Amino acid sequence: MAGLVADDAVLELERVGLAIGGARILKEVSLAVPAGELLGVIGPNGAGKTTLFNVVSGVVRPTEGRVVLDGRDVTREPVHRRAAAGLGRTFQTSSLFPALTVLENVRLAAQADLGAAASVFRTPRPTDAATERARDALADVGLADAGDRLAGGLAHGEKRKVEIAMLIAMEPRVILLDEPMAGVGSADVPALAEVIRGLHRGGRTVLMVEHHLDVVLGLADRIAVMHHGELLAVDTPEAVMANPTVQSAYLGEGM
Ligand SMILES: Nc1ncnc2c1ncn2[C@@H]1O[C@H](COP(=O)(O)OP(=O)(O)OP(=O)(O)O)[C@@H](O)[C@H]1O
Repeated sequence: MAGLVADDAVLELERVGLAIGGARILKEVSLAVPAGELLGVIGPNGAGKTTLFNVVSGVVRPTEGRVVLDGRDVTREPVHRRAAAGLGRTFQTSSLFPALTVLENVRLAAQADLGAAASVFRTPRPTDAATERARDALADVGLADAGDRLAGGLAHGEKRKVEIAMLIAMEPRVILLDEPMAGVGSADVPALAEVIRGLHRGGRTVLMVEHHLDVVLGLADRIAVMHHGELLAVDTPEAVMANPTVQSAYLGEGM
């Protein structure tokens, strides 16, 4: 298992636990993610994968342990502070503004990072820097020509790509992808997997919860296996799939 302290770790979890009522949702999860790694997070339904992402991104505060981002303890920091510190996340449901164009959506993300937060009353004036970042990010996900389309009219797989472009435009240190393939038609899965591979090739650190095992095993450097709130194993895809404890955890539960 990964050690508690790694010199090149951009994200570390140290004995993270979460108890809600009498239930222990996460139990002593320790993990160090080195810069540039793509870590797949798998496990049966209810294993605690989304909760783990919630703890990392600050949506939920753990009852035990520490979350360390770039060497800084962020355990008590709220979501927006962690985002500002370089933590980017997609959710299982779409977070796009459907009535805005693709470029406008991505530009808002760039502007947020560049310090011009949108308000309910006023959309900040687009700057050249934000527009350039948004165009670059759209090119990165293969949607350079889609900038003028309305986000609401996109196919599901395209929406996922735009969400990833929004993350890229915010230049995060660590990216959390929560089931990026959810709801995406099987014909669109390979193209989306390529976009995620591209994120990784660009040197970004990515954690990805994904039920499509073939996809995650094909993309990840290492796989973390969750089961009943515990981290069963963290290893290469081959070693994890050959691990008897992992195999028995999945038996009868489905993947
Ligand atoms: N706020 C909460 N209060 C009580 N129980 C919770 C809460 N949040 C999560 N749980 C429970 O914690 C467990 C882990 O849930 P979580 O959604 O993290 O699992 P998961 O591995 O992401 O599952 P799935 O693959 O189905 O999305 C589940 O049993 C869930 O019911």
